[in-house]
Amino acid sequence: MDHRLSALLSLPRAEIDFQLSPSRSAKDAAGSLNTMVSQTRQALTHPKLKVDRDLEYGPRTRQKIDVFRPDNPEGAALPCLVFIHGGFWQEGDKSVAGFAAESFAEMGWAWISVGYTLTPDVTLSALTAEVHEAVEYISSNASTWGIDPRKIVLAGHSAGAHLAASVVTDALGLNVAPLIAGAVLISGVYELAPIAASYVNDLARITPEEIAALSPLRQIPAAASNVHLLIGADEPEAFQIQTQVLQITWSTLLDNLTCEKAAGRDHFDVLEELNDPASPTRVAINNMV
Ligand SMILES: N[C@@H](CC(=O)c1ccccc1NC=O)C(=O)O
Repeated sequence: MDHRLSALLSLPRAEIDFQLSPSRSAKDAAGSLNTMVSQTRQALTHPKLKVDRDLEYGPRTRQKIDVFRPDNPEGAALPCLVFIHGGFWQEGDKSVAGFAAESFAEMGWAWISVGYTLTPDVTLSALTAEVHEAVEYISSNASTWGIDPRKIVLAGHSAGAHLAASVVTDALGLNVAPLIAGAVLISGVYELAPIAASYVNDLARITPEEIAALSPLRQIPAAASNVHLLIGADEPEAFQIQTQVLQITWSTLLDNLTCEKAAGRDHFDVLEELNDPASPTRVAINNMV
């Protein structure tokens, strides 16, 4: 483990718990999340968007996706951003996860938000399998929604970025990495040991075996992957370090790795970068398809 990450393990428990509670240092976490809920609700009922809601990709109640797409009469198949929400695998749902669907529709992209079962109702391994199944389901059904299966970009925030990174490394050996054109990893966690040593594990219950098998930093990303990292400059050090170490480690393994550190952004309002057509992150996403 990189020394910057192992240093997190020797922090006092209260300090690591504080840093891994980004709502406690963000400007207005509740406000940011409320805004995302309203943006999502607005997209779900937007007159200019076609929405297929609650499509089931697996047997559990939360295994559903929402597909948003712009009106595209006889147009070419659309590129699509697939978004995995955060919440340390134990909170949140896809009601926050359509926050940039309208903005992406304006540039001719479809958007899919992914629901998944939370811990401790399932293990982190089972949760990861759900997300990999969602990627397979989206890839094989893309053309029925007018989406080009070769132009699927997978994005995730925080714990969702961990899940998206697990697709890039094919953590479960399901060969899902080739199904995506690129991955956007936002404020994620890529080494699980410091997370398992915090309050997060009261519910996430990550085992030592899962730390080894499901930490993206302990695996190899598929060589041809396009990856973009995004982090807010105002996020806690425990998140900064995760992104820094992933950037350093994967830059030697991948040809197409880019990174945006957004000034003045915290763990939650950093997602507004996806709503800004001029942000380096939006430019990187466009370059992936
Ligand atoms: N319990 C955490 C919540 C949290 O970390 C979080 C909440 C919503 C979306 C992403 C989050 N972080 C990682 O997944 C906190 O206190 O900030």
